[in-house]
Amino acid sequence: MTSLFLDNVDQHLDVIRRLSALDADVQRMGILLADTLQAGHKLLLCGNGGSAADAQHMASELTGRFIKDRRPLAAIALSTDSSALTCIGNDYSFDEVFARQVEALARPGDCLIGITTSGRSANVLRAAAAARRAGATVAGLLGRDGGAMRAECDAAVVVPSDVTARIQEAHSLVIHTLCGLIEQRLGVA
Ligand SMILES: O=C(CO)[C@@H](O)[C@H](O)[C@H](O)[C@H](O)COP(=O)(O)O
Ligand SMILES: [Zn+2]
Repeated sequence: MTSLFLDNVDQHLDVIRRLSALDADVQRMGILLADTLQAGHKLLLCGNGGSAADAQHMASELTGRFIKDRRPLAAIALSTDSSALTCIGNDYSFDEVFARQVEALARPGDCLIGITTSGRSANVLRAAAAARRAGATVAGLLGRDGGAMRAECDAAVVVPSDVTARIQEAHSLVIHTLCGLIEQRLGVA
């Protein structure tokens, strides 16, 4: 009898092993994020569904704690304010829910982290464009071929898989690594 769980474990391990090839991309993104925070700027994160959860997870590692006690670091997930999401979604469009928050909050030197497994979510793409207009940089945690988001990013990690769940699992590992790199580079780990 086949086991869905064992199949998923195999798929997961295969994707995770292939992440080794992305070491330089992860390092580059870690440096971008750490230098953004070191310079007194902030991180804005966004994504849909499971990636919304990833965005708030990463923000909490930074404002709260990851490994060591240290000063809180400036990071905010744009997917957590249900009033903003419903107001902007209702009065403008769902494609604008992150872009309008970016327009309101992003300042030159900040960094938008867009998390999208397809690289094609319109609201994340619009947030990236809004970040550029604000003078912020753009980092992307992506999957598949990176989609249209890849070209919008100063730093991108594109997980080599076509399965949304496996890409999200890999994003969790990358997110924890980025938090570790940030703490290392800021001299707090
Ligand atoms: O968590 C899952 C599937 O594992 C879903 O909630 C998934 O995140 C949603 O379908 C998202 O809308 C997918 O968006 P994206 O990753 O393509 O930007
Ligand atoms: Zn999921």
